[in-house]
Amino acid sequence: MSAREFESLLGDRIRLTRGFFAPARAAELMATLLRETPWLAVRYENEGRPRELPRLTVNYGERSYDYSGLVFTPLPWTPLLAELRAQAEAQAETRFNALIVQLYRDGEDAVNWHADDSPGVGQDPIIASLSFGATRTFLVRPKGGSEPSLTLELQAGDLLVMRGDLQHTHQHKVPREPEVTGPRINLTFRTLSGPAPQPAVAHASRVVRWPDDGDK
Ligand SMILES: O=C(O)CCC(=O)C(=O)O
Ligand SMILES: [Fe+2]
Repeated sequence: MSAREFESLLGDRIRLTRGFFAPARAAELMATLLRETPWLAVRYENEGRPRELPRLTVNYGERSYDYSGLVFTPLPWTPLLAELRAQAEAQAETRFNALIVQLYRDGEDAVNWHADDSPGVGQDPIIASLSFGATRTFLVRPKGGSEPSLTLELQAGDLLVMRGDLQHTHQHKVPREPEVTGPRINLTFRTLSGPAPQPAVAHASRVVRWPDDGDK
């Protein structure tokens, strides 16, 4: 299967396929994922203080995964997520065995500067990211730099693939955008190998029906 047309950025280490899913399909996937995902609010402690990740997160796949210093136990693939994985694999030209599904409930939810460089993802990971729902800004900056070198507006149906040594040289971020009122779902597919991570930080998570009981 040949890859769909994409925009090549940062020395071909980011490939952006706009409209990988057509608007109607992207909207349908947003609604289904919003409804069917058992959203988790992740609580953890930082220097003795209780914290909660500013987004809802669920892991799928065959292996536990450490992320932001937390270790997540994955759920088994659903038929829909396995189908999306196959489509992402065809475009990224690799195989994936892990998925993080994240819900940014509105523009107050975000992910801070980081690189996807957990030991489990290997030396030069290929990571495929699918976006649904509200358009959000995705920033990339060189490690050690403060100014973004790339600013993308990720729209519903877009597929972004990171590859090569990008996770060693750069960090990325989805900033808070208080003016955004709608939810966004992001799926990142990864390939994990090596020993399973051990929990580093004690945490307790809770399942959230969103938006039904988001405040409880
Ligand atoms: O939501 C996004 O577009 C990026 C998410 C991300 O960077 C991650 O899950 O590691
Ligand atoms: Fe990331």
